[in-house]
Amino acid sequence: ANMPPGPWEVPFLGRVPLLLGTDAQKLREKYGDIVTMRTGSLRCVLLFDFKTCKEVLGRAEFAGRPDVFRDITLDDQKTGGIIVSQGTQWTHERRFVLRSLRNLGMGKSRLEEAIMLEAKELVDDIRKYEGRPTTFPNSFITCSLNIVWQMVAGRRYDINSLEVDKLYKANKALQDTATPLFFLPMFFPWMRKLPKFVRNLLFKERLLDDFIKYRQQMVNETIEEHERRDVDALDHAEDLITAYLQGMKEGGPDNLFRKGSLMQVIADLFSAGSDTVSSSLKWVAFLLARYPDVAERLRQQIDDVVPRDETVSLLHKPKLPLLEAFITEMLRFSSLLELNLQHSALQDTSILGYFIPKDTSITVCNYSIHFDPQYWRHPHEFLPDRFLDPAGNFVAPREGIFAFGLGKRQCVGEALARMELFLFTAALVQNFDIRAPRGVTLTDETVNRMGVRCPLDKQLCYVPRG
Ligand code: HEM
Repeated sequence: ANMPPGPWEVPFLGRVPLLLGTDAQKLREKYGDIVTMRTGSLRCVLLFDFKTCKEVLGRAEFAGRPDVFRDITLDDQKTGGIIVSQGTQWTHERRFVLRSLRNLGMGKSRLEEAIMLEAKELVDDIRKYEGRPTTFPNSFITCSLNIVWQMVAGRRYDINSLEVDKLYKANKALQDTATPLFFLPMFFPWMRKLPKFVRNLLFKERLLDDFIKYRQQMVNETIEEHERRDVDALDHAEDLITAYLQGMKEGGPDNLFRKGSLMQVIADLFSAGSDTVSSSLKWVAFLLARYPDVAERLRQQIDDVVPRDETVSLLHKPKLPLLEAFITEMLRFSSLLELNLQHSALQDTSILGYFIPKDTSITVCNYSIHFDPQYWRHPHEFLPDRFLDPAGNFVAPREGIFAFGLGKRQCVGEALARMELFLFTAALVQNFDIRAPRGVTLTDETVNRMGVRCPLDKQLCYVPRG
């Protein structure tokens, strides 16, 4: 009673889970700024209005995550990690990760040097294509992964690493094949009891198994390699895993540093830190090719400020307002996580006067916020200039942006991601003229890859600048 309005449901089954922001937006148009819908036994409330979303995600009672997330955790106790956990273990891991990222240089010059090194590797790798049409290069993934991996595990991968390639292929196979059917066992747990061949056929479970296996292998090897070292003799600040292992040794009987939780923290940072930035780089390359006039203005501004034989650094930021505006507009226009990660109500509560029972899943529709005409003029046009004042200075948006989430579970890697996006984008603009292949017209078509909204894999030419 008194739950928000919503569409009709098939008794017992509910509705097919939502994957696309555009589908959620259609519900908003019909039922308003707060909508309820159910899949299996999971009741979900969708939120669309920026101000309500900001207020709700700032409340502690909405800092939970639905149980369905814990299906694929690497933690034997199923309570660990940072993205999928909640309660005491989540508070512990979130504080630990934030502290570690800060200690390891998030927002500081040491990290900037590491990103600039990866940017150079990225440029050298892309040069190899000599301007021939190519799909988004794998080095987008490796360079993003290498930044977070140096902080987490103290090592980087070769830009053409076979290990990363193996994981990338398993991830891609999963993403290319996943349909809404794939998610059904999360909502109908009894489906897990179907015979294995039926699950493989219907839900492509084998691909998920492969992906989990590679991920687990990589996490295990990394932890074992750290355990072989004498962690007591190492500096706390060496990397995040070292600091965690020291925490495991130091604590008493109630110690929340646990190996199972560490495994899931590593897996969470691995995917949260690499998939997001590398998918954003796909958007950067695509938008530079799709809007050559914007690309040309960016190049001009960079060339005016930074000599061609010098690499762009964060010190140049105040003099490159168009680059900041381009990245901010990319974050809005791409709406990478078109539906934000689901939260869960930790107790019976209310939103806008509607009753919200405990365990209701709460989904903010980032896509609707980013294309909301209340906040954005011509929302479906890509206009970096909307973030420039008449004197050409960058003006950060105060409202209408939810790219990194807000509130209690706001992205912990935002500062790191922003540094990476600035330096990687600058390197791409400075070194390449990115264009559509001859005779090809680029469109704004997108594809949703396991919750991540990407431009359709398109061939682009990365023509080296003379
Ligand atoms: C363009 C890049 C990125 C985008 C767009 C992005 C976006 C997001 C969003 C929307 C959330 C969900 C917030 C919520 O639940 O309300 C999130 C959570 C998270 N992000 Fe990011 N992120 C990015 C990069 C990164 C990086 C580089 C890291 C690595 C340090 C990272 C680590 C995390 C973690 C650990 C969480 C879970 C926080 C929690 O549940 O308490 N992200 N991110």
